[in-house]
Amino acid sequence: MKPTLTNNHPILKHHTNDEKKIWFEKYVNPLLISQEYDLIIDEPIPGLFLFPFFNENFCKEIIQLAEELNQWEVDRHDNYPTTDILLEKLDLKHIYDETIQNFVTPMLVAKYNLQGRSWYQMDHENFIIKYSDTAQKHLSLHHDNSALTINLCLNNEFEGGGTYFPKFKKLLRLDKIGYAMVHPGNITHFHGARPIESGNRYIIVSFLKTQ
Ligand SMILES: O=C(O)CCC(=O)C(=O)O
Ligand SMILES: [Fe+2]
Repeated sequence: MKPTLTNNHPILKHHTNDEKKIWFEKYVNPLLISQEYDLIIDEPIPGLFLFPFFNENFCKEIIQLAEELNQWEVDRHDNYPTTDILLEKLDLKHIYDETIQNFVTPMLVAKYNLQGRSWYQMDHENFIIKYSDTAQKHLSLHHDNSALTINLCLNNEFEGGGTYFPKFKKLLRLDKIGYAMVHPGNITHFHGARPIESGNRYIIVSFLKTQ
């Protein structure tokens, strides 16, 4: 689905194979592309991996794009709905899926010792979430409808916020733009989003689902 956007965003140039290659080199962390995971990954709580995923340009451009479209939805999920836009609406689903498949899935297979082919054929539900002190400020504690969840930090111009994992008594307040954390979705890593106190907080969440 093509959005009706006024600007010619460079982030939307990803349709031919040559454009895709340039897009990956332009926005994705080169050490993720070269599979040098063990140099860049931290594990701040057991089973949760933190890694630099995209650069700041990607994060800035996708926030601009989402705000330009400005079609935030508030009721996509029956339980624990977020204020969000699906990446298909921004014409970014395909390239984001490929980025995860090419560069993140191999890391997940290695770090979690995942077995079998199904991990390479996951569906991804990718959406950009906005929290603000004038609209949705928090997300109550929950499990995700996913095997694994990736949560990418897009900005840091806000106070409060962060993802809280009560079992580990840990607030992960990602404020490094372009860093992502990945955690198991629906059994071990119960979590919620602490309220925003000021500003807007933008993240991209991907629910990775095995078929
Ligand atoms: O805002 C966050 O850090 C968490 C978001 C989340 O848990 C979700 O979208 O399922
Ligand atoms: Fe969640």
